[in-house]
Amino acid sequence: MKRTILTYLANTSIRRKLMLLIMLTCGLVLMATTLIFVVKEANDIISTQRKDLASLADILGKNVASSVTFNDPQSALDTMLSLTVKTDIIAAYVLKTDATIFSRYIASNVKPKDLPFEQLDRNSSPADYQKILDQIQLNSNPLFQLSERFSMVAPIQLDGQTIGTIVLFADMHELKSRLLSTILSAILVLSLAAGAAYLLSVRMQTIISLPILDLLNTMRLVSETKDFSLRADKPGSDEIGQLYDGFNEMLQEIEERNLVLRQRQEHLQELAHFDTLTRLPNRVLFHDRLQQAMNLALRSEQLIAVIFLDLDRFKDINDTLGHRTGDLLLQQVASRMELVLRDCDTVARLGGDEFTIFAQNIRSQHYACRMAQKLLDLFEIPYSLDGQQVFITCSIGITLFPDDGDTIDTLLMNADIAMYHAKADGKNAYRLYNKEMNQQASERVALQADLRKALDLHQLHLMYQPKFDAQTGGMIGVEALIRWQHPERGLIPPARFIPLAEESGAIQAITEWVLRTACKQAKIWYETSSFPISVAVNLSAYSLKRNNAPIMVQHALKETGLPAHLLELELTESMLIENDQHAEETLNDLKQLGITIAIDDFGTGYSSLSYLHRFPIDALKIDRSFVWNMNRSDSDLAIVVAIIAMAHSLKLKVVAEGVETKAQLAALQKSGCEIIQGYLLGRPTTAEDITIQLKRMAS
Ligand SMILES: Nc1nc2c(ncn2[C@@H]2O[C@H](COP(=O)(O)O[C@H]3[C@@H](O)[C@H](n4cnc5c(=O)[nH]c(N)nc54)O[C@@H]3COP(=O)(O)O)[C@@H](O)[C@H]2O)c(=O)[nH]1
Repeated sequence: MKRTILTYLANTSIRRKLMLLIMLTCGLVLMATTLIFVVKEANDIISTQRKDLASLADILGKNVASSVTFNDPQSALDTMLSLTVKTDIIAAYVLKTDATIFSRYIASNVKPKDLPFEQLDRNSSPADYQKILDQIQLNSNPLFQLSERFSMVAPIQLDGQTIGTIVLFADMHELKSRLLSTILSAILVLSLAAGAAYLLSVRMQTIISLPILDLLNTMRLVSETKDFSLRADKPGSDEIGQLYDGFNEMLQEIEERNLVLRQRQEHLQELAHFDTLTRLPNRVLFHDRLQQAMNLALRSEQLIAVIFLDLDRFKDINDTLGHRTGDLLLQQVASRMELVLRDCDTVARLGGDEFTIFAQNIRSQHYACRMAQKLLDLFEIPYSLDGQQVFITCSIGITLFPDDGDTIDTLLMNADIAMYHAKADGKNAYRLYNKEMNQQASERVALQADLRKALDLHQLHLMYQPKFDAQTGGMIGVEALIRWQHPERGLIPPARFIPLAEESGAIQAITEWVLRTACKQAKIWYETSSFPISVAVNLSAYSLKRNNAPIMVQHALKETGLPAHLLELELTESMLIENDQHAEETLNDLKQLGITIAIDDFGTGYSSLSYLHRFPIDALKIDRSFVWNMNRSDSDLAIVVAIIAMAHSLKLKVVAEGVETKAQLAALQKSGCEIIQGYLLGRPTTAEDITIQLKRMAS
């Protein structure tokens, strides 16, 4: 029961609770007040009746005293007959001192048998009368006054002597009806007061419940709308007001936390979709946007151009000018690209120096090419990086959706392949993707995979092409030339696989192997032949850039024991120009080891010859294109003569490569060229064959 009440109270509304509280309090107070009032009123009525009866008994006692003295019952009755006017008196008895009846008065409307003395008969003794009198006296105690009759017993005295007793019986009906009307009035007042209390409680409870309900409504609104900027209007500064303050402070805190969370989410969103360096969309966002554009283009039958842009020689900038400058360059490239692209185009940075662009609603291939040209033009103006003017170019590949592919991966791969072709064709160019490129690309990927295993599988070997003294005709050295004997594809020339090795990084291991093998072979010739010949090894641009060429050479010399002056390194002009400062340091380090350095393919690359006296160079190898044409073109002859003269003035030796005819040999000899290399005097051959030639020279 108690639990049910407690559960009801816990679950009932605060309005009802407050009303119950007020009603209960008011009800208890009213009931207690009414009860006190009724009890007091009843007591007043009874005590008034008692007093009245006591004084009536006293008067009657005095009036009948003489009648008792003179033993005149009739006179006593006459006196008592005056009671007929008092309707509430139903009987009066004058008793003698032994309690027997001296005289009696019984109202006409009363049955005598209902009165206690009348139940005695003639044979009753005075003791019986005394017993009834005692009983009446006992019942006249106020506690028993609410019975049918009310009685009063008083002594009859004369000169201080008790000569008898007077007993009065009064009817209680009138008294009871007075009491009843008092109780009814009290109940009426109680009901009215309860009604008033109810009405009052309905209004009073709102003082507490309304602000709480308002707060509850605001809470619900906040919870439904998730609008934490809402505030509850504080009704006052009592405890409920403080509750409002607490609630509003909590909302304020949630709002501030939400703001921080939103900012963090936006930041994360930004990180997830934008490149932090350039602020361009990243791969994820690019994919997303391109997919949407592809869906739209399919419905509207439009073309999309997907462009892959890669900076040429960006790694050199990073290596020589530092990563900070590289980052600056990427930022500036990104800004320039955004300037030339339309709002509906997207440019993204995939990472490193690779950018992708897609342009929607392309009318034709021609339009995509114009766009690529615009991008190439962006690189004509030098970039100003930390006060330095830097020239850089880029290579671009273009592919079209849906003509060339229908998935993002295919399109990006195609654009990458086309870009690779632009690079392979000399860089600073754009190429449109075609299906043949794909085949070449897959072949390239397959070759690269095979190349990684070629060394371990002993598929690589060296050939040696002899170099001859132009005047004596004696062999003075050899150039080590790598060959790849592919198990399925046959002999693969270095011109085909060296660029792949450079691209994949495999060139590092290959160069180490070539150096070691060539030095080892040269050491054998050095020890076995009476003619000391040098060995020339081609150094790739990659090895020069990696700055580990001096260490590699030092290891090879140490490992094989070849005297350093018998090792020559051949480098191309472009390798030196592109790396300038860095190349100068590396060449100086190499030179310190005691080796010689030759510039390969001289005359094809750069017009500036200033680098010649800055670098520690020993020889120039005139490019075979000049040698081939020197007997047919005066200008080529003039170039060859000029190169030889310049080299001599710089105290450099001159090697002529690609000498195929006697006429070329004669012209070179006449021009003062010291060393001859070419098919005329010796093709690339095996080490054994060189050994035989050396032996032949000795005999
Ligand atoms: N980084 C490395 N590069 C290397 C290595 N081995 C070779 N190479 C480079 O590959 C390019 C092609 O070389 P290859 O196919 O070996 O051709 C060489 C000669 O066979 C060819 N040659 C020599 N004489 C003649 C001639 O009279 N006619 C003619 N048509 N060709 C001739 O020239 C190539 C050597 O040229 P060069 O190096 O400029 O002296 C080539 O660029 C090699 O450098 C290697 O191990 N590492």
